[in-house]
Amino acid sequence: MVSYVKIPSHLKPSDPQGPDLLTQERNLASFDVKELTLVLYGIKDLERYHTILKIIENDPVFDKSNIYFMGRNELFEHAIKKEKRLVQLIRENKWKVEELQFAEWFLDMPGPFGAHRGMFIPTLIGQGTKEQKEKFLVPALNYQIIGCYAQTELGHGSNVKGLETTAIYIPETDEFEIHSPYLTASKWWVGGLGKTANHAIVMAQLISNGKNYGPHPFVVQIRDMKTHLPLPSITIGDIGPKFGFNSTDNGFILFEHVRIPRFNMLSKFSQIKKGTGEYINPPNQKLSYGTMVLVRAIIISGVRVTLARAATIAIRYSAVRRQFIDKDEPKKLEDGSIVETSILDYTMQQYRLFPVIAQSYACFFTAKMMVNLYTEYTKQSSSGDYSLLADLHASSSGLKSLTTTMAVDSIEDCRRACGGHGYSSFSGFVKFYQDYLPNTTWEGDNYILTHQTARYLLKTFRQVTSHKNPEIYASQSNKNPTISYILQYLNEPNQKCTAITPSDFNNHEIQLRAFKHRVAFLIANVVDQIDNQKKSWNSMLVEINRISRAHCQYLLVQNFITALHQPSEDESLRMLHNSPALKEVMTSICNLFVLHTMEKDIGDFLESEYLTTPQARLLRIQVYNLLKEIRPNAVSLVDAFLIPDSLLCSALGRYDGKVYETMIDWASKEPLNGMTLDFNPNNDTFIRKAKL
Ligand SMILES: CCCCCCCCCC/C=C\CCCCCCCC(=O)SCCNC(=O)CCNC(=O)[C@H](O)C(C)(C)COP(=O)(O)OP(=O)(O)OC[C@H]1O[C@@H](n2cnc3c(N)ncnc32)[C@H](O)[C@@H]1OP(=O)(O)O
Ligand SMILES: Cc1cc2nc3c(=O)[nH]c(=O)nc-3n(C[C@H](O)[C@H](O)[C@H](O)COP(=O)(O)OP(=O)(O)OC[C@H]3O[C@@H](n4cnc5c(N)ncnc54)[C@H](O)[C@@H]3O)c2cc1C
Repeated sequence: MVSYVKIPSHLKPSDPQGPDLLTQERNLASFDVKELTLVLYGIKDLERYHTILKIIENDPVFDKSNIYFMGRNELFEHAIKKEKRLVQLIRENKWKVEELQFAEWFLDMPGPFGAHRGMFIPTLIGQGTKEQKEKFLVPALNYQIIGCYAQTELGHGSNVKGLETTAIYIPETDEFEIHSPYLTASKWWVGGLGKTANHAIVMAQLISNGKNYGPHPFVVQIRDMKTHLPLPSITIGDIGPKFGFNSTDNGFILFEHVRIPRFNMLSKFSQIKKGTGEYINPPNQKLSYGTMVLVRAIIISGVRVTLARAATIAIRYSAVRRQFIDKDEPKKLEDGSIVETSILDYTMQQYRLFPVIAQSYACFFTAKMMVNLYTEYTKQSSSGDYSLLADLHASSSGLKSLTTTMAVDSIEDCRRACGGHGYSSFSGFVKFYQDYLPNTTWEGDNYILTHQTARYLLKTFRQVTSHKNPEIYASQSNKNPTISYILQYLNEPNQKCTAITPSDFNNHEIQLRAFKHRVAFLIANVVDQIDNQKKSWNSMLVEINRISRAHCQYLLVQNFITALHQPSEDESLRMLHNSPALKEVMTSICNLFVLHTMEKDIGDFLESEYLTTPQARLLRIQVYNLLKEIRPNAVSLVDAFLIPDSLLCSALGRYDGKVYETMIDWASKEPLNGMTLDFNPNNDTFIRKAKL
């Protein structure tokens, strides 16, 4: 890239230790960073990581040096080139999903094929019959057809049952007629639809013999395979500029009595019989919502690296950035000279940032739980057993909501912790935040999803309490955390915390009991208000949100603590258990996650009277103690995430700490610096001409 401004060469570094600050931080670590990285990735994935990163970083098509200067059209063109090159690489290197996921992560460029890979293909895999897979999945996997997932409409997104697009079965021709009766039935927001896709999975109300069977998925060809023009009776467009995600063509589509063969209704679970139009029921009514469950689980798995990325930038920058001389504890160099304090040494900065590191590690262990649960469900459902679906739906909904909300809040906290430079695109936060933000809305608005989790919790509570002998459920409490804490609460509703010193709060048993008691207390309270005081669902929505949040926080806490203590077959966990240094630092991080989470929601713990006010003060002191304990390891803890500079795309968070040099280098490349843009105050005109 061209530099438009020549930087003077006389400048000396103002900070004599500047370049070495991160090295000094790294020397403080109490553990082996490479060992922790291995725990996070596992041997196989770490090899994959390096192989894929090398390919991506060396490919000129993926060069991101201009990325912060691109407008919408350039971004979209860049994304198209990226997609095409990615497909070539997939073919050349025979990449599978595992490799592709690394490539997509490193590329960090939401593109028009995202919904094809993330929604269209998984829906065909999950809901298509063998014949349908042959017809649609095989060409989709080969990129001969490009698909999107058209569910949301202009008028309805959250309320899937309220969708207005219809698919009416026509027995005479053995076809469905896809139709958008109202403007509000226009499919809207659909990723890849605006300019790219030639096929769509359309969620539409299935109507046969005049009866509505609810939303079902249909494969519809939407553009001509040669001309790429919309097919007759189909209107398509891009929905326009957005808060972020502008490298993707989110689109709208309207259908005017479009006919498709009966074959195109995805029929693994429910079918329409030829001629008679008879509806064959699915084994579970909600199986047509299956893609949403999968993608929610994938989103939860992705949160840990999102938090890791935000924390890496903010922690490294805070170590390099110095501001003010601390009057009580001035920082002295070896030669006795006094220098300004690194902002990472300010306790307020630690209090804002270290919990983000802890959240990332917490999400790592819960992602493992989510993957295990999803795998178990897939195994069972392949033999017709869908009994895990309710659990899976409840935990994936609530955790998607809690963890993505946590992620967007933390990205913004980290950005602000970088002061003014955090507001520059060069911080690496701006596009990152904009592109990540829809995770709180898509695949279910984060507030709506908590209703689903709460429904499940209330139902379980009622089931257990209405039984004459609730202990009958004890055998399930090992596998089902909800039953476990409900039983504990019923046995001892007035349980009290036994901590008498700050360090007592490091006791994992005390921590678990606190979270179990709090969530059961909150659920019992909501059940009482709805069942006995006859409160409406709507009037309880704030409490509904609270119990989903409390339950999912408990899951995060429980998964972290279990990972530290329980013997496991899992390769990563075994490495962790075998290294006392790693176990020690992970225990501090776990304690910080648990106690900081408690402190933030202290009202719940006080209200349930598990904690007293003096204990709340002790807890806060222990949070401060943990910040001090973690401080020497802060930079190494984020280094262990191994987020490459090419992904961070940040002047502030780069591994070598050369913040200021990069800021001015990137600023010199701002195209505005290549123009003369003068304002002539005498006649109120702007004069703009290219410099060269
Ligand atoms: C080889 C190549 C592979 C490549 C792979 C690459 C991988 C790449 C990864 C990419 C990852 C991510 C990409 C992300 C791209 C995302 C783009 C965004 C796309 C979208 O946003 S699509 C649109 C999403 N829309 C929504 O999520 C809508 C949200 N609304 C709903 O889900 C529902 O309307 C609802 C809120 C759940 C309510 O539903 P409904 O009114 O029908 O149900 P009730 O509340 O009355 O409940 C009835 C009953 O049903 C249970 N239930 C509800 N939903 C489900 C479900 N999904 N599963 C199971 N059970 C469900 C509910 O609990 C009730 O049960 P009960 O009666 O209480 O027992
Ligand atoms: C970048 C992006 C990409 C997307 N890609 C796709 C795609 O590829 N395919 C696709 O089909 N969709 C896609 N979507 C759409 C997305 O899935 C929906 O926007 C999302 O499900 C939310 O639905 P909604 O917009 O109807 O929100 P609404 O339901 O209108 O929500 C608005 C507000 O009302 C509140 N609210 C609504 N109902 C209730 C209630 N019952 N109780 C309490 N509060 C309530 C919500 O909490 C929210 O705050 C995408 C969206 C974005 C932003």
